[in-house]
Amino acid sequence: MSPLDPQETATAVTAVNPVTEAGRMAPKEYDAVLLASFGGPEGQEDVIPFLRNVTRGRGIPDERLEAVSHHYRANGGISPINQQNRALKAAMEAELATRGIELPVFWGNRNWDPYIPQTLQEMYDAGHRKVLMVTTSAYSCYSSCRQYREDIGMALTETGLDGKLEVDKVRQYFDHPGFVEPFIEGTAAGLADVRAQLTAAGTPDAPVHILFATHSIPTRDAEAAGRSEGEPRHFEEDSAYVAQHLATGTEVIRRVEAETGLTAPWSLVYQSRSGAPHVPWLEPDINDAIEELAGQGVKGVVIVPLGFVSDHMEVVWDLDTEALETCGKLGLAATRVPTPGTHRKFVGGIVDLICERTAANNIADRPHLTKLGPWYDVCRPGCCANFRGEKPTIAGADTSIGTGHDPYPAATPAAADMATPAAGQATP
Ligand SMILES: CC1=C(CCC(=O)O)c2cc3nc(cc4[nH]c(cc5[nH]c(cc1n2)c(C)c5CCC(=O)O)c(CCC(=O)O)c4C)C(CCC(=O)O)=C3C
Ligand SMILES: [Fe+2]
Repeated sequence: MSPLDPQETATAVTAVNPVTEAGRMAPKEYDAVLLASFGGPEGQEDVIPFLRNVTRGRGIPDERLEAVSHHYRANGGISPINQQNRALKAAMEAELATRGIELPVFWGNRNWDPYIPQTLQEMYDAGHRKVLMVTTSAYSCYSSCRQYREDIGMALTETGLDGKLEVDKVRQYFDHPGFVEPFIEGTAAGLADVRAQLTAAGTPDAPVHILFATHSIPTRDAEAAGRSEGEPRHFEEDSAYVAQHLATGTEVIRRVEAETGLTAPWSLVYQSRSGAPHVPWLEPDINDAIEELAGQGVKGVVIVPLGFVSDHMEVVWDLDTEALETCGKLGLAATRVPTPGTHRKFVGGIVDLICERTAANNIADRPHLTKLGPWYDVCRPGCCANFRGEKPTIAGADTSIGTGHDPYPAATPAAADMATPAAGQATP
C-alpha cells in the first residue's frame, strides 16, 4: 500500500500525468548526439578488465569476477552489445540523413571502449558544444538512468570539460511508440508461433502464458527509481521501475489483442539477478516462474524481453540459453521475441526523441503510450538515488554539471497518483 494518506492522495490528484512544464527543458540547438551504452568485451582477454570496470570501486576479487564471466567465456569472450550499438549508430545516422537533419552521432560506453570520457573529448575537439545523449536504457532506475548521468558528470569533471560542453539526455522512453511497437509486433508473432507449435503437437487449445522479462534490481533501487525527494506521489507497486514495466506490458497486451485477436494471461518476471543472496532483489526469477506455470498446466510460453533494447548477452544467455532450456526441460512450447534492436520504428522513435528536444512542442503532444509518460527531460532531485554516495550528475534538478541552465520553475510540480492498473496480470 501507498505510504500516503488516501484522502491526501485523492485531493492531490490534479492530473493523471504529472509531467507538465516541470521537468521539461527549453528547446536547444544541439550540435551532436551521444549514443551512450553499457559496453561489453570483444575477446577473452577483455572479459576480466571489463568486469573490473562494471564493478569498479567495490573491490571484488578477480576470482569472483571469473565466476560471473561464464556466459562471456562461452561466447569467445565476446558480447554482442558493441556490434549492436555500431549497427544502431549507423541506423540513426541514416535516419537523420533521410530527414535532412545535420547532427553527427558519436558513441561512448560506460564500461568498455569507446569509453564515454574519450568520446566527449573527441566531440569537443571536433567543435561540438551542445550534446544530446540517447542511452540504450528505456526505464527509470539507478542502472538505467542516474548511473549514466553520473558517468557523464564524472567524465566532464575528469576531462576538464565541465562548463565547456553541455550534455543533456533524452527522456526515458519505456512508453514511446518507437520502443513499444516492435514488442507489439514481436509478441503477436510470438503468440502465433507458440500456438502453431502447440497445434503441431496436437494440443491447439493448450494454455499459453506471456512472460515480460526485465532485469532484476535490488528492491531498494526499485523503490528509489524515478522517485524524487519530497514529492508526494506514489506508485501502486512502490516502484516506478515496476510500474513502468507493468504499464508498458498492459499496453502491449491490449494492442496485440486489438490488432490480432490473440491474447493470453501474462506476468512480469525478472532475470540476471546478481549480488549477495541476503540482499533482496525483484522477483520472481523467470526460471522459477516457468516452473510454476508448468506446474499449473501451462503448455506454451512467449518470452518478451521488455526491459531491453538489443539482443545483448543478458538476452542471448539468460533468456535464449537458460530460460529456453528451462522450458525445454519442462516440455513447454516456447519462443523469445526480438528486442527493438535496429527495428525501423525504434530507430525512427529515437530520432523523434531527439527532434522533440530541438523544437518547441507541448508536453501533451509528446508520444507516449501509458499514463506514466512522457517521462522527464530532467530528473527531479534525488531521483533514482545512488546509495553509494553522491557524484557529479548531469540532467537533474540537483546538479548543474553539463547543462546550460536550471529548467525548473520555482513552483513544485503538482502531485499525482501514478498508480498503474495491472489489469489482466496473472501471478504465475
Ligand atoms: C537494470 C539493468 C539493466 C537494463 C538497463 C540497461 O540495459 O542498461 C542492465 C543491463 C546490462 N547489464 C549488463 C552486464 C552486467 N550487469 C551487471 C550487474 C548489474 N546489472 C544491474 C542492472 C541492470 N543491468 C545491476 C543492478 C547489477 C548489479 C550491480 C552492478 O554491478 O552494478 C554485471 C556485473 C556482473 C554480474 O553481477 O553479473 C554485468 C557484466 C549488460 C551488458 C550485456 C552484454 O555484455 O551484452 C547490460 C546491457
Ligand atoms: Fe546489468
